[in-house]
Order: sequence, then structure tokens, then C-alpha cells
Amino acid sequence: MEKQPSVLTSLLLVKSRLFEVTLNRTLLTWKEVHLRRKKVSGNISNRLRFGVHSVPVSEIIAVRETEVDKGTKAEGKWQKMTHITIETHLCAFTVSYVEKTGQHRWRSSNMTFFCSDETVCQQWVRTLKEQLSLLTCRPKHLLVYINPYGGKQQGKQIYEHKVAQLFTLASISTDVIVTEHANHARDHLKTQADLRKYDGIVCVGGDGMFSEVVHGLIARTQSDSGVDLNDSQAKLAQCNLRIGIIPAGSTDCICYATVGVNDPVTSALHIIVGDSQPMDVCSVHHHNTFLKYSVSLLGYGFYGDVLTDSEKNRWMGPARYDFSGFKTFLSHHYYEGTISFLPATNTLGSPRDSSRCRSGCYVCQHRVKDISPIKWGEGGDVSENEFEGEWKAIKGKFLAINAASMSCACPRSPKGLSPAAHLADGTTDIILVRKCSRLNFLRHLLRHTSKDDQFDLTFVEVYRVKKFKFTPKHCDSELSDIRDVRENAFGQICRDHPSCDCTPVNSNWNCDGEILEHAAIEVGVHCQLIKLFARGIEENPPFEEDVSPSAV
Ligand SMILES: CCCCCCCCCCCCC/C=C/[C@@H](O)[C@H](COP(=O)(O)O)NC(=O)CCCCC
Ligand SMILES: Nc1ncnc2c1ncn2[C@@H]1O[C@H](COP(=O)(O)OP(=O)(O)O)[C@@H](O)[C@H]1O
Ligand SMILES: [Ca+2]
Repeated sequence: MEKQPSVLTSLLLVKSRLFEVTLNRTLLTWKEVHLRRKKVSGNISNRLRFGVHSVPVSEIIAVRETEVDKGTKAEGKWQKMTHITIETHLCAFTVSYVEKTGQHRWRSSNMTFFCSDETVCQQWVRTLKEQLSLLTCRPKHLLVYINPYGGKQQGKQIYEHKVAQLFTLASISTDVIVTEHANHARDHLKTQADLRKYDGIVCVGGDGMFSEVVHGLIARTQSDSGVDLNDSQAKLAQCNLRIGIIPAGSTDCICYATVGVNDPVTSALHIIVGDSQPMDVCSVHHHNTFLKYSVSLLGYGFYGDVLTDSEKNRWMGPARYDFSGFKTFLSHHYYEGTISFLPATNTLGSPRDSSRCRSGCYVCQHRVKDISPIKWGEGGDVSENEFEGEWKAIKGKFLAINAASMSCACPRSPKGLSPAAHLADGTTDIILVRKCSRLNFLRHLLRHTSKDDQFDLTFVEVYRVKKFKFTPKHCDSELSDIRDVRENAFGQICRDHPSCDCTPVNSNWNCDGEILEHAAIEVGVHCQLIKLFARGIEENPPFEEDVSPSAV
């Protein structure tokens, strides 16, 4: 391979040790140099190299000149090492950069380089700043929404103590809004925010807060483009502003599945370096009325019931999901209905693949370019659509119907509900868990937390689809209030349930942590509708090469 031309090379001191520091178009490298005892020449061949450390320019956060106290240890060291006995006044500059500390976690590190020549020092600072200014993907102005109420109610503190100073270091200016009520961020984005001022939006909170921001941004983009949200067949206009998530919620699945960890500092650094990750969005309609968008999980049955129950126990914080999960597991309700779907035929992946959606994913880059206008197949057996392929319909009794548009990996389930799902391939994975024994359902749930294949069970089916529709056995139209209608052991509708041993006929859809008003829904995937400040999960995050100077 051709050697890249170097932009700058100097011998500089780092922590009283001599380093050869090189900057080319893409990398800043510093290599420790041990001078031979009888050293005279500055020729590189006369030096022994030890610690080597490289940082991509794209992962440098900032550079600044640093004050050096006269008569520092470094000055004496410089004279000793370079055998220069004339009076030297060291000057220095500090580079702040991203350090990858393992398990997808990033930290901000500083390295201060000392040199004896002020002009050289200034040249380094100028050149590094010039290089950084060429990185046009980096945001300069951000609009930040903080949910003080999500997760353990630490959103404000997390932003102030862990994120704000990093944005300042990277010269990012912010307008910060601490939300005062649910949907504050959504409505502000929809109608008020002057989006021309910003290079991105940041939400501090959980999946629900992210969902608010997504709804506000999509609604605003569609209204600016004259697209009718209620038209389930409409092709939606792409949102250009990227969204950053500072995780401060209860599940943080979207952050975890796009970054690999739910860590506020890591997410702040992904925003600073200007990462970009496209993401699919499902639109959810009920008979041509828009309900919601979903980017992670649409879950009916188990996950819908967990969410409905957990809302009563919000005071428990994230633990409410464990409590309600246990209760819902014990209740073991199944629900009847028909799921019809349009299988994804000309895409590259399958939900049973052993490969995963990772940074720079090949499958997402080679996704089918567009989705044609949504045409809804009949809810009956099988119907033919000459343009899009064949709709399929499955009628049955289900403990859970999940549509995962991404893996839905989160700390509770590190590989997620559909480990091979893709962030940006224009499809969603439907997972059907048919009525089975409690023990079998437990086996399925436990596989979310282990390495075993959660689909390799006779009562579990998985399909990769572009569109789907769910019709509950008891349609919303025939029931005045679906939340209050139950069925007795003989399959008869019962409205007097407190006195009998009956079960609810319908569940609720859990749509990224929000409860939908209707059980009958039509869903279409909009490929790469939004972009996040993320890069997808890195396969083998590079670790420090050799020994880092800080460790020497
Ligand atoms: C017996 C062991 C069972 C373990 C099963 C664990 C499976 C967990 C998978 C969770 C997938 C979560 C998908 C994402 C859902 C979120 O959108 C939603 C809202 O999040 P937030 O706004 O941050 O509160 N979270 C949930 O619905 C929680 C589901 C938890 C179920 C136990
Ligand atoms: N200031 C606020 N007061 C009450 N609710 C809010 C506020 N700001 C946002 N919300 C709502 O809080 C809900 C949960 O937020 P989220 O950040 O996802 O936390 P969690 O992960 O704990 O559910 C969301 O539905 C969001 O609309
Ligand atoms: Ca997808």
C-alpha cells in the first residue's frame, strides 16, 4: 500500500519521555523514542522505538495550547534528553481524543505534548485545528431535550455532570430544554423549534423520550413536505437532522442497539465526532388513522401486558419492568387474532442468520432502495399482490406477537429479541409465540438472556417482513372499550369480570414503550427514515496498540 504523506513530524516530550509525533491526513501517532547512550545524530535509525499510540483524526475531540510553568520537570528532562544545555522554555499543547476502553465504552483522554520551540507548538495547534475544521459531519449547534422524569430521574444530573463539559470542550453550543410534561419535546419540535439553527437534536432520557423526539421530527418534516400522516400509503420524507441519545431511561434499548452500550459519556462522544447511523421507522395506522411510529419493538401480548401493568408502578423506576414481567409471566394470557404480512423477499438477510448488523453493515447498505406505496393485503388466508409479492396470513392463539425493527438488544437482553435484525434494511422481524405451557414460555424468555437460539422452539416462528397487519379476534369496532372486555372459559364475552374467572380478550400494543389505543393495526416499514448520532455496534472495537504512553 502507498505510504500516506505526513503533514507534520516532530520530536516532542510526553510525560518527560521523548516521542516522535506524526500527523498525517487521518492519524495522529506518537511513538516513544529511546536514544542510544552515545547519541549524537537525530537520525531515526539511531533510536529504539517502544510505545506506539495512534488516534484517528476523526476521533480527536479538541486541541488547545497549554500553559507550562517555567522550570518544570519537563524542561530539565528536555535538556537532559536532547543534550541541549541552552536555556529552553517549553511550550505545550493538549489533544483531547476518544479512548476506547472496551465493551464499546468510550472515554475522553488528554495527551499533552511539550516542545522547546513556540513556533513548532503553534504550528501543531494550527494544523490540528485545520484538520478538525475539515470534518464537516461534526455538529456545532445542538438542541437538547432533557426528560427529568425518566429512568431513575437522573436525566438533568447526567447531562450536567457527564455531557455538558464534553460539548463545551468540543466547541458545541447548545440550547437546552428541560421538559415540563409528557409530549413537551414532541410538540416543541412539531411546531415551535427553529430547526434551521441546529445540526442535530439530543434527547436525554429513555426509549419513550427518544420516541417523542422522533414523532416531533417526523411530523415536522412531513408537514414541511406536505405529506399527510394519516395516509398509510404515503411515502414519508426523510429527516435530515440527526438525533443523539444520552441514555437516562429504564430500558435504553435504542441507544444500546445502536452503540453497543448505554453509557452517557460514550453517546456524547459519538455525537461530538459526528457519527451517523440511518434507521428504519415503522408507521402504525388504525384504519387510515395515524397512531404512532416505532423504531424498536411493537409487542402485543406479553410485552404489551408488561408495559400496561408497569405504568402503574412507575415509582419503582426501571425495576417496574422486572416486577410486571414476573406478574405477566404468571398470568400467562394468550390472545387470538390474525396476523397478515408481506414477507421481505429481495433483501439479503434472514432472521435466523448467524451474522449480526454491525458498523458499516453490508445488508443495510445493500437494502432494497425504496418501499412502494403500502397496499394492505386481505386479512384472510392468502392473497396475491402482483407488485409486491404474496401476503401471508396466520390465525391463532398467541402469548406474544413481537415486531422487532432492530435487534432490541438492551442490558436485560444483550443480544435482543431478534439478534439478526437490521437497523436500516427496511424490514421488521415478526416473532410469533404461540400458546404453549408456562414452562415452554419460560424457556423462550430465558433464551433472550443466553446464547441459545430463541427461535429454535416448535411454538416460535419468525418472519422478516416489510408490512404487516393485525386483526384481533374481537375487533375494536364491535367493542365499546377493548380494555375492559373479557372472555369467560367458554369463549363468551363477559363484561362483569370482577365476579368471574375471565381473561381480557385483547392485549395492548407496546409501541417503543408507549401503549397504543387500538389492537387492530396496520404497519409499514420506512427504510432509513431517520438518522442517529451513532455508528452501529463495532465488531471488534480496536484497542490501544502496544503500550499507551499513559501506561508506560
Ligand atoms: C425470565 C427472564 C426473562 C427475561 C426477558 C428479558 C427480555 C427483555 C427484552 C426487552 C426488549 C425491550 C425492547 C424495548 C422496549 C422499550 O421500548 C420499552 C420502553 O423503554 P423505556 O422507555 O426506556 O422505559 N421497554 C419495555 O417495554 C420493557 C420490557 C421489559 C420486559 C421485561
Ligand atoms: N417532564 C416530564 N414529565 C412527565 N413525563 C415526561 C416528561 N418529559 C417526558 N415525559 C414522558 O416520560 C415518559 C418516559 O420517558 P423515558 O425518558 O423514556 O423514561 P423511561 O425509560 O423511564 O420510560 C415518556 O413517555 C415521555 O413522554
Ligand atoms: Ca430493520
